[in-house]
Amino acid sequence: MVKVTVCGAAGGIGQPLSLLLKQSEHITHLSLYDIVNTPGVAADLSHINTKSKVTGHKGSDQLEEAIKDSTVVVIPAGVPRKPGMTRDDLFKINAGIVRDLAVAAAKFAPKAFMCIISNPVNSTVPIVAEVFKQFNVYDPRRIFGVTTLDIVRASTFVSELIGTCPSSLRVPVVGGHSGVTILPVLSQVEGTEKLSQEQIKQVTNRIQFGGDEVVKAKDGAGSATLSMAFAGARFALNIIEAVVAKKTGIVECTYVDLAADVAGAAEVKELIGNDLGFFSVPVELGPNGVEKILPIGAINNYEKELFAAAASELKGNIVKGSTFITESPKL
Ligand SMILES: NC(=O)c1ccc[n+]([C@@H]2O[C@H](COP(=O)([O-])OP(=O)(O)OC[C@H]3O[C@@H](n4cnc5c(N)ncnc54)[C@H](O)[C@@H]3O)[C@@H](O)[C@H]2O)c1
Ligand SMILES: O=C(O)C[C@H](O)C(=O)O
Repeated sequence: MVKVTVCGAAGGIGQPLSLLLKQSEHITHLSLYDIVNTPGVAADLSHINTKSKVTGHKGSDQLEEAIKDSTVVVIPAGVPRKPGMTRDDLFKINAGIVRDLAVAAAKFAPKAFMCIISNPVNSTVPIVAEVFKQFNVYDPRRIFGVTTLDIVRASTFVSELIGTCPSSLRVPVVGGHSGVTILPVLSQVEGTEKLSQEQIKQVTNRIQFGGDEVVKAKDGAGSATLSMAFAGARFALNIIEAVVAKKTGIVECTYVDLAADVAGAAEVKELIGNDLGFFSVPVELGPNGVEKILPIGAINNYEKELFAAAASELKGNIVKGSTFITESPKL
């Protein structure tokens, strides 16, 4: 059985993400959880003639059956930004939502691969990690912050400038998932040597603040949903390819706990320092999730400045997420 549960399945991301997951022939059960509207979304998707059974679960009374024994749990639940807000402004509402979903996963699907989309990702992933630690089921190789949209955007924006095919251009984007914590490593991308330093700065800024571009354009109606569904499905399906289909050599940049006792973590810590517990890094996926953390590789002086500018915000975000659990009464 390959059960994938989407938490927040009736939302702007949740619905198109579930549609994309419904197309996978590896998934046998697509479980849709939300506090509203999942019966309708599930009925609709269930008419699509692909392999997976679709079930809808609404409200916290149905969370256990929704999440129980999931192979993969994808979490795009919570509120999105409006113009003028930072992702951190969402913490007040989303931290508690993500905590409660993590508690259910820790109890009823402790081996699930957890893909966290809800913002602020820099803090929500440490929340999930601390919840799993409290339930003694923590495996840092199985908990991922989904930063794939940053990579998708970087491929698009850089391709526009250097005239390459966006779907095959790979741009490493490391760090976190908010503004200056998003660190594109453009010096490693062939073709960017044609760009002036001014162009590099502009496209770096566009990648870092791509989310704001969408929030502004949607003018109060939310943030990126369709591009996020595309990115989230790519990430979740890559996990499934690695775990279920045992495909090797799949690499994605994703926000993980560098405490993961896997090859490569120490090398990354040498570059970024020891006090950043979580960082998005290129990860080779395998049957247990994080198989290997790949080196970030050489970065130039401009990128070193970006890394330095990211550190304090990212560290603050991580501590805020972790202490939300560790400094509250035991779950
Ligand atoms: N990681 C990324 O790159 C990225 C990209 C875009 C958006 N996001 C984030 O994803 C989240 C969702 O965005 P959206 O546009 O889909 O929002 P949305 O409001 O359209 O949908 C969110 C859904 O979550 C549901 N929900 C609320 N509380 C819940 C709970 N306790 N349990 C289960 N479901 C619950 C809502 O009912 C709603 O259906 C936001 O936090 C947004 O900032 C992250
Ligand atoms: O910008 C947002 O708030 C949503 C998301 O994190 C994004 O990058 O589009």
